[in-house]
Amino acid sequence: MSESSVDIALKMLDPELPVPSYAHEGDAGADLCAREDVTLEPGQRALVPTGVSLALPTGFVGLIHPRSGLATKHGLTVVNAPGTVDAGYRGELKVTLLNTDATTPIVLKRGDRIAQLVIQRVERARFIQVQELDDTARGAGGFGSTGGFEAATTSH
Ligand SMILES: O=c1ccn([C@H]2C[C@H](O)[C@@H](COP(=O)(O)OP(=O)(O)OP(=O)(O)O)O2)c(=O)[nH]1
Ligand SMILES: [Mg+2]
Repeated sequence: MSESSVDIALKMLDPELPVPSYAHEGDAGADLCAREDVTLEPGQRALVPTGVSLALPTGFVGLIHPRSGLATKHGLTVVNAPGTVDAGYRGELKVTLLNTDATTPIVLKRGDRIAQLVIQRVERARFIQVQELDDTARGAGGFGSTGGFEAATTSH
């Protein structure tokens, strides 16, 4: 199966770090590495530089997602997941990591793969202000209007 791809200019601020790349054909995320060592105490967050800057074409966005293995094994997540990289941004990509573990520090070394970058096409909206919106089956129902877990039900 052939994949569609787009050329995106990328600048490495630290030439010794690996260029983001996809581990397998079909992968959506290219791993980003830490440019510096960082230790996150339990509950601590830190803004971690990746050494990568991009020139995304207009109509694209970069989304910085957590890596599932690090999340599951160590409780490492991205606070603002997915981080939004605007097409016009030319600065260094940085990742706001959070150690959600209650007891164990997370020790990251320069070059460790800390997050993954997903490139997507995006639409820009023209927001048309109106007085009334059209009716739908959902209407204003949300925030659990269709039900939830049994365990989440409070019994009185
Ligand atoms: O995880 C992230 C999120 C954002 N950015 C960069 C790229 C993005 O284009 C810029 C601004 O991000 P965002 O709009 O989310 O932050 P803001 O707090 O709204 O800042 P600004 O006022 O500069 O838009 O910061 C990152 O490097 N990593
Ligand atoms: Mg913003």
